[in-house]
Amino acid sequence: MTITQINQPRAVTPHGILVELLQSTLQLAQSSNTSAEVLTSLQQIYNLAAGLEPYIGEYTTNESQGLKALAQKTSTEDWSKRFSDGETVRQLEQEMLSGHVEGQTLKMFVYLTKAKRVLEVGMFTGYSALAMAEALPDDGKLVACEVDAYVASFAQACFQNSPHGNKISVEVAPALETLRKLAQNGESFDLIFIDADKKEYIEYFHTILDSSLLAPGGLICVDNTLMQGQVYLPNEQRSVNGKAITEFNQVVANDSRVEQVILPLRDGVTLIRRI
Ligand SMILES: C[S@@+](CC[C@H](N)C(=O)[O-])C[C@H]1O[C@@H](n2cnc3c(N)ncnc32)[C@H](O)[C@@H]1O
Repeated sequence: MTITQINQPRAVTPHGILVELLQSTLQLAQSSNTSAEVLTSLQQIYNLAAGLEPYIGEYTTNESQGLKALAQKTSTEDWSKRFSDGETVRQLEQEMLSGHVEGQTLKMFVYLTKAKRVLEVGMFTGYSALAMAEALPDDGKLVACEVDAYVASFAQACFQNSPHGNKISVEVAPALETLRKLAQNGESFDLIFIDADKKEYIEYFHTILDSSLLAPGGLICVDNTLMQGQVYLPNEQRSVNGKAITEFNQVVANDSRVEQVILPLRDGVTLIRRI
């Protein structure tokens, strides 16, 4: 019998990190001289926080077989080895995959907006691309930008096992190059999902808004806009990506062409529409 090794992803969302911190605080309190009252209170706080994500997952429509297989294949890949062997251009990790609840949310947005053309900026192994493609009509199209050729073929192999995979075309190049090419060709999209290099988010946003890439009435969804909580934590606690996202959120908030809302979904998803 073959045993498939599934590595547990580490916490990469504000909520996931909060649950881990609460767990270690509770353990610390249990092993020290803490009053029963404080212990009971900490246990209640932990239960409330730790139950949220599993509950949402359980009561959200199950992912398709194609998505499940793709997520499993992603979690069993040795991404560190792929990088040290020079097969990927940068260190990728399974935590990059958006997953069940975010995938189902994006799928819902595609249905709600009746999108026929979707653009994804940053595809990785293709989870969000395939989730959105599943909601597209038969003549719908999703263009996915991905800079890494290894991960692009990994995703394309997974798409072949899905009846919706043929709606996806992959552009292997730096996303800004692809965005400029698509804009020059006069292409436009009903929904654009941004999830590539955090340091380039502002440029993606400006390239999209300064061109016709976003169709009239179109929706932009942007991932990781809470960046593990770093955007509201003190500046000293921000990584390079944390600083980039803090600046991005400010740029969007100051742009009078759009209105937006940050949803506390996974690592934060901002919805933006042109006014
Ligand atoms: C967070 S992952 C995308 C996850 C995917 N959207 C999902 O939900 O499963 C980011 C991806 O963007 C790609 N990427 C990073 N910089 C890029 C760039 N400048 N142009 C295109 N892709 C880029 C990375 O190689 C990586 O695969």
